[in-house]
Amino acid sequence: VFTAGNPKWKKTNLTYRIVNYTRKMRQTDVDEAIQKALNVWSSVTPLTFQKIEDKIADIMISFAYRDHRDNSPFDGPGGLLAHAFQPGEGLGGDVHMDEEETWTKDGRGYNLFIVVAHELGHSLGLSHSNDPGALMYPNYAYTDPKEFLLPQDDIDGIQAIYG
Ligand SMILES: O=C1CC=C(NS(=O)(=O)c2ccc(-c3ccccc3)cc2)CC1=O
Ligand SMILES: [Ca+2]
Ligand SMILES: [Zn+2]
Ligand SMILES: [Zn+2]
Repeated sequence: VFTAGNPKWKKTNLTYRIVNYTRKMRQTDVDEAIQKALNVWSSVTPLTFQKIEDKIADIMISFAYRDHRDNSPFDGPGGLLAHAFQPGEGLGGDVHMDEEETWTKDGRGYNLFIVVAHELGHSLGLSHSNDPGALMYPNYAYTDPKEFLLPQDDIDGIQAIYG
């Protein structure tokens, strides 16, 4: 879904679009979770994110079902949760969530804010961290969004790219 190499966005004013919504959450809760996840990264870099409602945004965020034509089909409940593409044209930067997961704004199922924040790390050019406390660690771990603070490992990682 995303390969090595150190791609980065050549501009700091990025656009994003929430292409569709999951039936599992209220739309305002989805908007809020995504806005909060974007703020995690914009608060420690010169990056800005402008929400657009139609046409093509740099970061297209969508909920997808099974085979959704990017050679990385989802697999139903459990297993794969989401994936993101490294910075670039077209699919580059895009974030896909598996529609069949239990997406929530709390600790049940998978917390949308945390997963989107992790995937956006990939959309911005970060790969996985081996620091178990990092947001970019490969395994999902729930943190109350109200208490979430971006770990230093992730701050170092993103500032190494967008300083
Ligand atoms: O590129 C990929 C594609 C699929 C992956 N596996 S996953 O979909 O089960 C997944 C696992 C954990 C996370 C995650 C890690 C830390 C915080 C939040 C989510 C996100 C996706 C992990 C991944 O990074
Ligand atoms: Ca799945
Ligand atoms: Zn996909
Ligand atoms: Zn990941």
